Amino acid sequence: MAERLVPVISLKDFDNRKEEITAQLVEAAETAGFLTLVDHGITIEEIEKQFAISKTFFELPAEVKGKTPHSRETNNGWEYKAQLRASTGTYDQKESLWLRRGSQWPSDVDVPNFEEITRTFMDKCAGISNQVLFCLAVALGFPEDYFLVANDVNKPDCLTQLRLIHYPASEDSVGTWRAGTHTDIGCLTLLFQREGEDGLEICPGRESHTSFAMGDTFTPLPAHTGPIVVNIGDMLMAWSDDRLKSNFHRVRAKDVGKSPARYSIAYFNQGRRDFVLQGPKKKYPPMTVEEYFTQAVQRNFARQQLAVA
Ligand SMILES: O=C(O)CCC(=O)C(=O)O
Ligand SMILES: [Fe+2]
Repeated sequence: MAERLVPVISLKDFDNRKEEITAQLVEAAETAGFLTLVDHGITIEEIEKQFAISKTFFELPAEVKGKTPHSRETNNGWEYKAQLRASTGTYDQKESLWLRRGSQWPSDVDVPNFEEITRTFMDKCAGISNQVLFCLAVALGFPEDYFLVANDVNKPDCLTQLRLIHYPASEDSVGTWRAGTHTDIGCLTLLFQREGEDGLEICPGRESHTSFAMGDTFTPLPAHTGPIVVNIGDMLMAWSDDRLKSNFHRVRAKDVGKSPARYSIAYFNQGRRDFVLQGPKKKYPPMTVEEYFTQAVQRNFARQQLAVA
């Protein structure tokens, strides 16, 4: 079922297969808004290495993890069960570490080689993101490098982040969510999962990036080490005049019985703060990425009020 909904797309021999890959990516982006990438160039060993370093970090005592505390202003740093969801009115049952290239990083004293390994991993994620973004720009009628410039991680105003996530083992989780239903508000997300740590569910069928109506058919997407789950975020939905779909998803634990811990890693391409965003058909007025985020957060905040009312 999930395999039919979320196509597996190979990036093998990218330079010679760009047109074929573009057609596959666009088909998936216009429907499920989710796809799975294989032959992307990051090895299982490299992915496991990044998960291992993530686990080492999360196993540290809270006071050590708290040396890089989450800041509301920058959205970087470590948070513990602090994310309140508009959709559920409850806090996600997880902890996470948000990192930006220029942000404060855990020290090598606390987690040996954390920074070196993680920066290498982020660079690989940027390379894969650029391949996907190249194809989507061409398909939308933008210049080939349009989204690459808009998401250039070498520019100081780039908002792209890596998020290491840990959902602790739990029991009888009815009434709580590991990650409540949401869409990603950035541009394009790469998600890494580990074999056997299921829980991700997706719900296609959204018509506009400003709507909050979610359908009721969620499809589980089994976790595998290796393939990368890629999804469109609200920013890219807006940037494509709602042609590419940013769809709802969530992470659940078992209502009854034990759920093992789950680790995931998300790489969020979030654009450059000062880049001006507008779709080719100009469905929405032009705005900078910063203005877009301000509006998106305000919309979510209004929903938050509704959710807890
Ligand atoms: O952990 C996951 O699989 C999903 C994470 C997610 O959707 C997010 O952080 O936006
Ligand atoms: Fe998400």
